[in-house]
Amino acid sequence: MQYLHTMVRIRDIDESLDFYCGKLGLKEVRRIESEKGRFTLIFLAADEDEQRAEADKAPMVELTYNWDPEEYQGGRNFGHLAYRVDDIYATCQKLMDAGVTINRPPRDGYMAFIKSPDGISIELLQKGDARDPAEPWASMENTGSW
Ligand SMILES: C[C@@H](O)C(=O)SC[C@H](NC(=O)CC[C@H](N)C(=O)O)C(=O)NCC(=O)O
Ligand code: NI
Repeated sequence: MQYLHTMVRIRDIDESLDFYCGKLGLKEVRRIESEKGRFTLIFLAADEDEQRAEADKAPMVELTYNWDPEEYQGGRNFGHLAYRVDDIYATCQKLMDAGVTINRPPRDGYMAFIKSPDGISIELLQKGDARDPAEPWASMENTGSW
């Protein structure tokens, strides 16, 4: 068995692509429009996974946009999407400069959390060992749960 993707439903394509691609740096690998089903599917891969994802050999996020507006409630059982980054501080700084709230700052030099425009939680983990504590991260308020 092979893990293929995680699907999340989105409210707005432009808003979501600005966040996932423009800010988080994911790459659009495939898009499926269904006139019959009245929905659009957009498959996104992390930049390091892009080539393998094109051959369905790397996990992706599948954004589902229903053309007819729906309210997406609940979903507390869904946790988060997780990505490994080369430099947690540089990544969070770039996201913060682009207007993304760092809900859980990388005070430990290792883990940070942000949220998508639809409130999907995204975990960012430092590749390898934790970075040394550094400002402003060490003293930033943590609006996340831990
Ligand atoms: C392409 C493959 O990866 C899919 O996931 S298609 C699955 C299919 N998706 C839809 O019908 C999208 C529109 C639908 N209104 C929805 O919001 O899901 C499907 O069976 N979806 C049901 C589900 O629970 O995922
Ligand atoms: Ni799917």
